[in-house]
Amino acid sequence: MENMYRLMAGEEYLSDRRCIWVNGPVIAGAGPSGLATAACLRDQGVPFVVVERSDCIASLWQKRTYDRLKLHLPNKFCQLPKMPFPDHYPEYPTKRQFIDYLESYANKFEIKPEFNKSVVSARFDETSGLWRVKTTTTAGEEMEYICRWLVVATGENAERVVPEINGLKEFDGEVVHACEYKSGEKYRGKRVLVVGCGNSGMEVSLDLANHNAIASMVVRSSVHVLPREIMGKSTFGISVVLMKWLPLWLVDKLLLILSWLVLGSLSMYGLKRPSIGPMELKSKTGKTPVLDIGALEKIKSGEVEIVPAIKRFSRCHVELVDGHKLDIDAVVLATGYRSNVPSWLQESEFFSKNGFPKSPFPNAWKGKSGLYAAGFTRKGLAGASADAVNIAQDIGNVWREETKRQKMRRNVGHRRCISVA
Ligand SMILES: Cc1cc2nc3c(=O)[nH]c(=O)nc-3n(C[C@H](O)[C@H](O)[C@H](O)COP(=O)(O)OP(=O)(O)OC[C@H]3O[C@@H](n4cnc5c(N)ncnc54)[C@H](O)[C@@H]3O)c2cc1C
Ligand SMILES: NC(=O)C1=CN([C@@H]2O[C@H](COP(=O)(O)OP(=O)(O)OC[C@H]3O[C@@H](n4cnc5c(N)ncnc54)[C@H](OP(=O)(O)O)[C@@H]3O)[C@@H](O)[C@H]2O)C=CC1
Ligand SMILES: O=C(O)C(=O)Cc1c[nH]c2ccccc12
Repeated sequence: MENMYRLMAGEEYLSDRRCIWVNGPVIAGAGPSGLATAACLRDQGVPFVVVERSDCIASLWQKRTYDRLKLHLPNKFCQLPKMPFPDHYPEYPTKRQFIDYLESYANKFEIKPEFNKSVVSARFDETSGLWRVKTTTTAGEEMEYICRWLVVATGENAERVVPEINGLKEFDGEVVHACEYKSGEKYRGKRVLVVGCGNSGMEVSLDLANHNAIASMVVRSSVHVLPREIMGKSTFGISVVLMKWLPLWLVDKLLLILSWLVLGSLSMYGLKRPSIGPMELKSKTGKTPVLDIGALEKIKSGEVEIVPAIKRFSRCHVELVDGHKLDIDAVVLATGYRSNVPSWLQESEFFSKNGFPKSPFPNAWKGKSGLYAAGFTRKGLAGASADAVNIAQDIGNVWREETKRQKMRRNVGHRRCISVA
């Protein structure tokens, strides 16, 4: 059914190839959230079109992550609906294994996204009650999709955040964002400043240390570091179980006690904890706690040095707020990501200015007038899967009703259906 757009003769949306009527939802983004939504729709027989700005599925995973990346939540929290990971997959699949899984997922559910098409605007046309979704290719070729439903699946991490830091433009060495960092191999023997101490900053620092680079990591405020496992059990899994029974603040207290038993106090290494607990902070602000997979050992041994906030850069060194100056050869900005929804979605009721739905989980997946959001609940892949199931169910119900009605009308009246491959 994919690539099959029914152009209903007699309706005003019949147009040339640049303007396409989609008899089902348009899904913006072919990452895990878009794929999961498409698979659940396929399962219900609802046709859809997926538009993706990149030339492959899961571009975050394929193009914007480093080599050593593994899922850091156990696999049961990361598999998408209707297709488990293969039995032989480890508890924490590698990036390659996760991408292979997503490729077979897309194949199984016959999801063939329209690649190299960036959504540049989407607005709901009140008069017709339809969404108008405009895309463009890098060559400037424009297309407009017209549909009843729009599923936003462009991700919480669509664009890199590059902060303005004094003097950074004057710095002579290489500056990359974590999304461009692949491996520490080329930094061997070099002095590298890693800016940011989230999961990216920690893992890049660890990778640099493993490649005998001299890494310093900027911690400008505070950070929660938790062990990935406590007594052989996943910390995330433990917190999911605890959250079923206990209030969030108590779960956090227990997590912090357990973490202290496993990791000890971290303040002597320059790692101060936020005043809000890790899970409460994640659900309120989206800031993910670091799940340690070895960086802490490197920090404790001094192979990764923790430094305070940056005052300014100059040609070959960086000055810190405590007055220290470090000679450095390169900078990795592990300064995070943001949603790009405000740059293209002309809507302000459901989505807020920061590109996330205004209402928190569990109401973050459905807006008005056929607008949906998949993967914006700050709950990782498990959140994306839950959204996909809800969205497909919701659209499926209406689609089946409408299709039934249309069929009845067609039997009575006179309509022609043209399929475009
Ligand atoms: C390094 C890293 C590791 C992570 N590890 C885990 C983990 O182990 N477990 C976990 O649960 N979560 C993890 N996450 C969270 C992460 O958000 C999810 O893994 C997942 O990729 C989210 O899927 P998504 O489809 O919502 O977004 P994405 O994977 O970002 O996919 C969105 C897609 O939309 C496309 N797109 C964006 N804008 C447009 C546009 N305007 N038009 C068309 N297409 C567009 C993008 O090219 C992309 O392909 C990790 C995140 C990062 C950054
Ligand atoms: N293995 C895995 O599964 C991995 C998962 N991820 C996930 O990807 C998402 C993004 O993570 P990540 O890329 O680490 O981004 P985060 O948003 O989690 O972290 C950004 C970091 O950059 C710091 N920062 C921002 N601006 C500045 C500045 N001007 N000066 C100094 N520090 C600054 C922040 O500090 P402050 O807090 O003070 O603002 C923070 O420490 C998260 O959800 C994470 O869990 C990432 C890597 C690996
Ligand atoms: O890795 C991420 O960014 C995720 O979003 C996964 C995730 C969701 N909730 C969490 C709580 C603690 C650690 C990771 C996650």
